[in-house]
Amino acid sequence: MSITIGLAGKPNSGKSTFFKSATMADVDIANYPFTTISANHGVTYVRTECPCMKLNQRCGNCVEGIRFVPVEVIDVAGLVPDAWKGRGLGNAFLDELRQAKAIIHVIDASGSTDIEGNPVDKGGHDPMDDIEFLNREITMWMYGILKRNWDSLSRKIKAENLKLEEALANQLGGAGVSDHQVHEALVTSELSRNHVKWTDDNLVTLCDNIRSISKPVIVAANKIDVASEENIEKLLNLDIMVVSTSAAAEFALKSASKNNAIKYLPGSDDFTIISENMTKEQKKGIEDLRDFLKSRGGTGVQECINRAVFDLLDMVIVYPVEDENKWTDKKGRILPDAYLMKRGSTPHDLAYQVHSDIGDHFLYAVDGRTRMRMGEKHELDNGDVVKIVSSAK
Ligand SMILES: Nc1nc2c(ncn2[C@@H]2O[C@H](COP(=O)(O)OP(=O)(O)OP(=O)(O)O)[C@@H](O)[C@H]2O)c(=O)[nH]1
Repeated sequence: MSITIGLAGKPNSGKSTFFKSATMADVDIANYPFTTISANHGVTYVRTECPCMKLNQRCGNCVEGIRFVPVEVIDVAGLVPDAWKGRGLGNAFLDELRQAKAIIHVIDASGSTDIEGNPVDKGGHDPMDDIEFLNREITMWMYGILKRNWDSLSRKIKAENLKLEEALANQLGGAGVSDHQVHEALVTSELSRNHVKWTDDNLVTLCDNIRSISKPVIVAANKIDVASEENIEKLLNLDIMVVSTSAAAEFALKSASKNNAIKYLPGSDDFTIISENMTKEQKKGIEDLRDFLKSRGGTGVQECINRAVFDLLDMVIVYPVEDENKWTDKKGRILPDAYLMKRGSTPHDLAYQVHSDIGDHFLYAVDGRTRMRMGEKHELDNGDVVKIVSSAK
């Protein structure tokens, strides 16, 4: 699977409900045999329009023209204040974030739980306080890793004339940070490259920038079904990426869909009832959900996953094919594969994603829509259908 998204949140924010609803197996939307890999690792999907809508037949890999492309998601348990100092699950929590390319931070927008997740009177806690707290935990975790061996690392960089970016990224290896990200953070921090002179505050600032570059966060302002409009508005107006969600509503809809009571596609603002023998109560519950969906335009869970991938990580979905006219592979399957690629990737990068041999022997690519050759520097766009020509055997 190409990317991993971490789900973080204080206890009682609804993180597990979000995880369960996002990774609930739905045989109708994808051919993946399992969606829950282990208790806290699962597969969820990005929703997009399938390019087969431009053909006069459906590809068989989408649901009525809506394509679901898998991404991995990890439910990272144990976010508590001072996790970075080893409180609660401590580093186990943070180590799991290592693989995450982006984080969905689930917060309780209703303000009915305090910073540790203990229930308080509804609205008694300001959810804005939760947002900063995750950032600080991650920053301080990175700082802890650097600070632990700072004196010897600092001496070594000087004595062996090591490249600063490389040495810091290596030290932060456990946090899943690249040289390039450290470089960007050094530039943003405006620190002198004379690291021997850095103060602790300088190190914290650097780690804060490394965090925001390497672990971008989208906030899921959860429990909007019970949150005050004032809270929701305040959160949505923040200068960061926020999506309002009801993980509980998504879970209820997915459950009803799994039980064949309704047909619901994640990310939709409506569903169809297919079961004929629902009780009066069930019908009422289902209609309440419909009203909720209509008023909010959806539960927000799918939107949150989509925005994490498309906006936060700036990715596009592209479709390699063997036949640029029919958009099929060797076996005649239409648009069999969908790849998530970073925006700015070229056809040659896609060739490497498909197979290293194809990448090594890449000759050129053809645009499946225009049937024209794509230039070497062509930036792949969302929805591109690409025929790769290579001399690989
Ligand atoms: N009203 C409402 N309740 C929700 C929503 N999402 C979750 N809940 C409820 O909030 C409580 C906590 O949800 P969990 O998913 O267990 O929360 P968590 O953050 O995983 O908590 P821990 O497992 O303790 O880490 C449960 O009672 C859920 O049913 C929501 O969107 N709306």
